[in-house]
Amino acid sequence: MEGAEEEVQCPVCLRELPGADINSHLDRCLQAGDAEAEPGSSPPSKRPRLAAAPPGTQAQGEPEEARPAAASPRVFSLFHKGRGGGQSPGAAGGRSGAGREEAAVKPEKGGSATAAAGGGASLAQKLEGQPLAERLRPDTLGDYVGQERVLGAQTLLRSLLESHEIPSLILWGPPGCGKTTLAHIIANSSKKNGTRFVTLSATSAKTNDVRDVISQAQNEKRLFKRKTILFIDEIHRFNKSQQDTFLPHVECGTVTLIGATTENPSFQVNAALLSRCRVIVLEKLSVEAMEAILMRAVRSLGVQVLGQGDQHGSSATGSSSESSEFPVYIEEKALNTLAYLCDGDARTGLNGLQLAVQARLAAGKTTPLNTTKGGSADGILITEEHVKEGLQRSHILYDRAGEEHYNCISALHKSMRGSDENASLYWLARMLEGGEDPLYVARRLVRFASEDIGLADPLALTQAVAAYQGCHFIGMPECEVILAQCVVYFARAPKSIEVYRAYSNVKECLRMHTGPLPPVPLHLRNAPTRLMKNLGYGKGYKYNPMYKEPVEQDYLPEELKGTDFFKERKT
Ligand SMILES: Nc1ncnc2c1ncn2[C@@H]1O[C@H](COP(=O)(O)OP(=O)(O)OP(=O)(O)O)[C@@H](O)[C@H]1O
Ligand SMILES: [Zn+2]
Repeated sequence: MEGAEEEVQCPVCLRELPGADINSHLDRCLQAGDAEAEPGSSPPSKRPRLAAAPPGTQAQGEPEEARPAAASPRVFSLFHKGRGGGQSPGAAGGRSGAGREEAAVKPEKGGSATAAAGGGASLAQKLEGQPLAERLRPDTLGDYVGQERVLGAQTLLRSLLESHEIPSLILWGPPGCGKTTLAHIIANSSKKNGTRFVTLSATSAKTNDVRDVISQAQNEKRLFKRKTILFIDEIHRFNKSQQDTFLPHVECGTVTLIGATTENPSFQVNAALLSRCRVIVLEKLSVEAMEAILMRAVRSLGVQVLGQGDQHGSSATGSSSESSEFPVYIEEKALNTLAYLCDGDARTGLNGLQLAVQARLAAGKTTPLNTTKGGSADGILITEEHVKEGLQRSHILYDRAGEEHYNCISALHKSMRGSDENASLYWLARMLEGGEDPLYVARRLVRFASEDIGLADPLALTQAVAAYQGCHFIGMPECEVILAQCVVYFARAPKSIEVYRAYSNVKECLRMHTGPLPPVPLHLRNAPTRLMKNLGYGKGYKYNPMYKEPVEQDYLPEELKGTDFFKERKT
């Protein structure tokens, strides 16, 4: 027997406790829960608060050994939990790891970006700790840039948000377009009526974690009539059976689900689940939207923007970088370039900005700058080049729309053609690591299969199409190995341009033809009507299967008789 003291389960955090302790525990437990609903009023704590912690995790002030696996608190977190900083800016771009779902409301934040940057801190200090992108994550729809199509004035989502009626949602959009941010905003707006907000990352959470969240939500609903919103990042990573775990609970309203995915949900998300959620399609942020986000960041850092062409400060906020030794300037052009290069991914853009500024501060080189009054002053200047360097250093720079994109795909094509499997893999990785769309590469492989391998290995085309579909099904990063396999297959395959060249010859022949094109020989024409027959259509045609011997018959127009497109042309 376990002894006289019976264990009971706390209805809030689901921990098993001795019956005698339950009342005092419950007081603490509820307090922690309330505190979490009102982040400003609670003392800052690095520890996950009770409601944020997985069942079985200790409450504050309880014995250390009550805490199970150290890893589990990373799986769960509430949005209003301090991140605790410490993430290096270099890691900021990473989309893996349990840290990212622990997105937090900035503790020091007073609502606006400028306040978030912290008044007196030096620029270098402002850039330490939490990545800029995280720190500038908007809390309100007012600061949320772009996405007017789904969030504009007359939209359904907007009115639902304003009436605090949050339906289950799937937010679908490319990386860094604001899916997580939108979930934060929803969380903030529904905090007022006591709704709990729990977040899980599909990359690290297990089915059991999901069950725990659900049973806790059931308790909260039953005992305290509190609603729970469950945010699941990268929901496409959950397998179908994990997705099924939610289904009845989304349906009966125990939890409101907000899922985020970069993959087309109609392929990746369980159809039954999908039918219970509204799918919100977020778009890649436009260059203009990116510029607005970057401008806000620059302002919050107290960096001044130098207008195009002229070399003077465009804003009068000369004191904003008071704590740095020298004022920091950024060329307007550098901002434009950054907005363009980050390809609608705000995280990439903000990281790039952060790295560029940090690198310039570290270098400490000043440039004499002309000020508005014609005088000159020393300042640290960030140019377009610095921004590009910043992106490159973090391996982000890969100009998906520009030259790099074409250079790399061309290098890949030529390496495969040259049967250099090493180089082929290198160029593939350059593109994928740079964020290239895997389907773009896959499409090129399909072309290569026919253009360069052709009938030397007709299976190559099958491989390429299969690779394309495989990539389509599973997306990055898992699909990278599919492409790698196909690329190496192609590098090693025998090559033949026979068909490709012959077809080019035919096209060339057509292009060079002057005058009307030769008619289709009568004997090759079909004669479905009597009139056509009378006109001589089909006359003299020899139906091959009727002949034992090879048939002598012309299939080319008279004037092309004897032309062999497969013979190499000298042009
Ligand atoms: N629409 C937006 N308005 C303002 N800032 C934005 C917007 N979208 C993204 N950001 C900024 O970019 C950062 C990253 O965005 P967020 O985490 O919302 O992207 P995501 O779409 O969830 O990307 P991922 O698919 O990579 O998780 C945010 O912290 C925020 O600073
Ligand atoms: Zn409890």
